[in-house]
Amino acid sequence: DDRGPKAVPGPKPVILFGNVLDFLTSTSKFLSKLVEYVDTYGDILRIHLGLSNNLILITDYKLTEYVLTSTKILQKSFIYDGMNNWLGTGLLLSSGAKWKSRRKMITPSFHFSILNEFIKVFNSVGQKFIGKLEEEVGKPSVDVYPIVSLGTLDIICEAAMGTSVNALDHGDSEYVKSVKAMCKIVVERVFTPFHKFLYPLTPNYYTEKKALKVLHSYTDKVIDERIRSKSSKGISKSKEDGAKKKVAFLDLLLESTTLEGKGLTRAELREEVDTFMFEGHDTTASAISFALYSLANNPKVQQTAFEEQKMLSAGNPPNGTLTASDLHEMKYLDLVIKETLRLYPTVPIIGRVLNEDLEWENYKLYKGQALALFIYGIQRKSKHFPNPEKFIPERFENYDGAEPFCYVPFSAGPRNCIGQKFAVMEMKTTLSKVLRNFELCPADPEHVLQLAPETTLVSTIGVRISLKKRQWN
Ligand code: HEM
Repeated sequence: DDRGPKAVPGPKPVILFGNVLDFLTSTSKFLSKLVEYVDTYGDILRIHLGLSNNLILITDYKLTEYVLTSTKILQKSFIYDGMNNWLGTGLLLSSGAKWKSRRKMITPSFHFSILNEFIKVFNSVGQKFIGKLEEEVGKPSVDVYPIVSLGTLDIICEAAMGTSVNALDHGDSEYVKSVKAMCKIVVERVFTPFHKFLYPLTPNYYTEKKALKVLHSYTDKVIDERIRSKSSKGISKSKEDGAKKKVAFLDLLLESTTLEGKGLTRAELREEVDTFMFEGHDTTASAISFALYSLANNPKVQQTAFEEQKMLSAGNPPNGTLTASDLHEMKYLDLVIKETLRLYPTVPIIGRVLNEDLEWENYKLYKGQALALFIYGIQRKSKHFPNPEKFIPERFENYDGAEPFCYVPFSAGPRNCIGQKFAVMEMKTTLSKVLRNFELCPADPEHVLQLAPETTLVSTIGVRISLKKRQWN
């Protein structure tokens, strides 16, 4: 229904189905299909999804900048619908006045003065994680993703929620499995025709119901545990600690629930905990796993990263506690992380809804139009990143950021990632410890990633490497 002066180009829709027939395959074919669309139809294209939905897929620099910097195009689109029953209208999905007031309320709980406290947790869980990897030394092929996920779950629970769940100790987590199940369903629902009407008749509907039970009872337990330990230890004496002391995430929410009149209800509390538990562990699990894979398969990069660790650890044993200033000194590791998030953006696509009609070049787009910023495509353009498929951390060495919107792994603008600093410090601590303890090698047999946008970026066949113990001296 392009009423504009020029129709937005795109693959020809089939009656009733639109373009979803292209996506009735494994999710591991989705990214290459979308890249093929971009190569064929350009940086602004339209995809039809079933009867009623369509979205504009964007890899255009200027339009990406326009959308991300807008203070008005802040509402999320239908591509997030599959998450509604799980995350409610927590910070990721909310909009309007609710989003604004929550964002303001939660921002201080990720202030850098608190991040220093978090580093203690990154260290202690990181050390446990090293212990788990030690059990895998010498095996020809190890999928690191499940182990990393347990570690990042332990970190978010202990750092932001003040509760230990000891997922690494248990070696398995129903919660993590249910997160992965939900993330896959969310994407499959986007690319299914008639997804609103027929969904209750599909197997996914029942899988979702089961997953939601696990997810919500888990977060309920985390909240109850914190309330119990606060009341028994009297932790909530923030005034005695000095009015300026910043309070970590869950405590901040709990304290606000006691403020008369503007407190959060239990349901509102849980939707934020659900949101941060998910966003806070699944994203970093993906990023750390792909970083390990990239280091294992790029020995020169790994050697340079290791030399830096060796230099910085002079006089310290490989498992010494890392401080904020140690992390700050890890300049090369920082480049490795940047390059990992360029090639493997944890959040490969983000969505918005146009809040008003927009004339863009020769196109006219209407209020309510769903937009999808294709971050994976944006960050693999050879125009901005020569040899885009290659893992070259040095490319960020003299990166001047003159065109900041060609690299947006944490999004940008008012709805950017609130956990960015937390994520980078967590990644640095973990990767530093791994580099000091192990030499990472490619898996045998050779492992080629099967990337799939299952809400976050995953590899459908795991992220496999092998590990050797590092010899010091
Ligand atoms: C490598 C790790 C991470 C990456 C690449 C990442 C990326 C992103 C991106 C691209 C967005 C925008 C999503 C959208 O517009 O739909 C976002 C939002 C968000 N992220 Fe992250 N994230 C990471 C880690 C974290 C962590 C550790 C936390 C929490 C501790 C977190 C919490 C959030 C929240 C709550 C939002 C929604 C913010 C809002 O809408 O106001 N993220 N993240």
